[in-house]
Amino acid sequence: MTQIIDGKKISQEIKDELREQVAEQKKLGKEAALAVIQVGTDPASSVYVNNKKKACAYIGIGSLSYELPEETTEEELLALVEKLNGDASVNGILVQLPLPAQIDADKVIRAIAPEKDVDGFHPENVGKLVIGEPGFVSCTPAGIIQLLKRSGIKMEGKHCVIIGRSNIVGKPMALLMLRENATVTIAHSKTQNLPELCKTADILIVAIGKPQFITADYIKEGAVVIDVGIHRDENNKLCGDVRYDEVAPHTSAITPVPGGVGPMTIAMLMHNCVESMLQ
Ligand SMILES: Nc1nc2c(c(=O)[nH]1)N[C@@H](CN(C=O)c1ccc(C(=O)N[C@@H](CCC(=O)O)C(=O)O)cc1)CN2
Repeated sequence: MTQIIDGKKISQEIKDELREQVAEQKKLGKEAALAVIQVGTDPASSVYVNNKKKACAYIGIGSLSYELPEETTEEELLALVEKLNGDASVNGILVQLPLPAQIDADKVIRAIAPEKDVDGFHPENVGKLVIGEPGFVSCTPAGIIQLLKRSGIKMEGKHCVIIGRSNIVGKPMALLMLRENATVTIAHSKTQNLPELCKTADILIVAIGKPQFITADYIKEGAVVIDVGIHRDENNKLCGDVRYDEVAPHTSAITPVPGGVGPMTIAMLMHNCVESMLQ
C-alpha cells in the first residue's frame, strides 16, 4: 500500500507546536517579528507571501509587510535590508524570490544579517550546514526531512538520489540527507542515464523544474518519492515534477502536489522565525 505523505497535516502539526512555544515565550516577555519583503506583483509570490503572513498571525509572530514596486532598484532594496538589520524589534528578514532582473538576488541575500536570515540562504548559514554547526537551514529541504521523519521513513543507509543542484533546494538537501546518514547522489541536467540512476534510489527527491517529467520508468519498486515541483498543467491545475498517477502505485510513499512539500516550506520558515527569537 502506498503511503501518501500529507504535507498539509504535518505542517499543521508543526505550526501548532510553534504556536504553543510562542505563547510560552510571550509569558516571558519575548516577541518575534518577521519582515516580509516582496518586490513587484508576481501572482504566485503574492500567494506565498500572504500565506507566510497568515502563518505568522496563526502562530503569534508579528509580521511587517514591505510591498515594493517592480522598478525598485538594487540600492533601494539593500537600503531597506540594512535598516531592518539594525532594527532590534525584527528577528527575521525574508525577501521573496524571484526578484526582478535589475536586482542581484545573491547580493541581497548576502546583505541580510545571518542571525536574521530565516530563509537560511546566507553563505554563513550555508557554511554552517556544510560543517554541521547550528544555523538556519533552507526551508524546503528542512521541510522534506521533517516530512520523512514524521512519516516514519528511515534515511540511514538508504540511497537518496536528488535531481536538481540549486543553492536553495538540491545542495542543502544533499547535506541534510548526509547528516541523516543516507548515501547521496545529486543528479542534474548533464547527468547521463538519468532513468537508470533514479531506478537505484530508495528515496528519490525531484526538484527538476519540469512539469510531470518523472514517469514510472524512473522508479525502483517500493521507493519513496518526494516531489518539490509546482507547476500549472494545460488545464491550469497544479502539478509537480512527477507524473503522480502513474508513479504512485510503484512507490511505498509519495508526496502529492499540492499538499506535499509546499506547505512544509512555510512551516519551516515559521520554525526558523521562532529559533531566531530564542537566540
Ligand atoms: N524567499 C524565498 N523565496 C522563495 C522560496 C523560499 O523558501 N524563500 N520558495 C519558493 C516559494 N515558496 C515560498 O516562498 C512556496 C512555494 C509553495 C508553497 C506551497 O504551499 N504550495 C502549495 C500550493 C500553493 C498554491 O496554491 O499555489 C502546495 O504545494 O501545496 C509555499 C511556499 C520560491 N521563492
